[in-house]
Amino acid sequence: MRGLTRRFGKLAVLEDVSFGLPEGRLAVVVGPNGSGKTTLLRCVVGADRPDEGEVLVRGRRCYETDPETRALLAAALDDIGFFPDLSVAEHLELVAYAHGGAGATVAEVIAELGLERARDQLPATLSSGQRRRLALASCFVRPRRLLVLDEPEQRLDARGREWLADRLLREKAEGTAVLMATHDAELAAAVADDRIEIGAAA
Ligand SMILES: Nc1ncnc2c1ncn2[C@@H]1O[C@H](COP(=O)(O)OP(=O)(O)OP(=O)(O)O)[C@@H](O)[C@H]1O
Repeated sequence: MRGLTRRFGKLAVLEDVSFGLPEGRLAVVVGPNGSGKTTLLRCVVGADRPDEGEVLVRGRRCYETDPETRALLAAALDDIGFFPDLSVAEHLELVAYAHGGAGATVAEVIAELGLERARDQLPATLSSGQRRRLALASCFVRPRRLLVLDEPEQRLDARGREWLADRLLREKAEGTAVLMATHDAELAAAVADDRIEIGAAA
């Protein structure tokens, strides 16, 4: 990202943020509530447009609707956007199929995320922790070179957080670049190579 600036009215949330993230490295985005972490990630995945500056992934501008961007980038920014009429397993099958199925198999990811008992449930019937697990699972059933996560530790239990740290280390080892906002200092210390610190408290 080069010179990224995002304002909402008079509020300058991001001001001239520049950063490079090589493959196989993990950068954490840290800062107080309201400092602009989610805004930064939304600009990176192309869900929001910066007022100034640009985000390039492998030299290409990043747009959410661009097929090349979508092929490279897996993101879990929130737990909405599930298909309401598809079960957990059906949702993951569809995501895997839509991206060419080069990620781990759906059965493996369901087992890894501890979603076996929820596999036939609809999203509306899941607990908040299970919804978070489904959002993360959706990233791992598809190919990815860049993984963007917004506070992935949220609502995970202690074992889930242990799993997450281990999974992120494996992502790096496989050469995936990871950009992750987090409030969890322990997780950041365990997995981060770089830190992007932004903003003062709103
Ligand atoms: N669409 C919008 N319109 C107006 N203001 C917005 C919009 N989106 C975000 N903001 C403001 O931008 C600031 C940064 O919000 P953002 O969600 O990026 O913070 P954050 O660092 O992710 O916070 P948290 O740690 O609470 O998740 C906040 O003051 C927020 O109110």
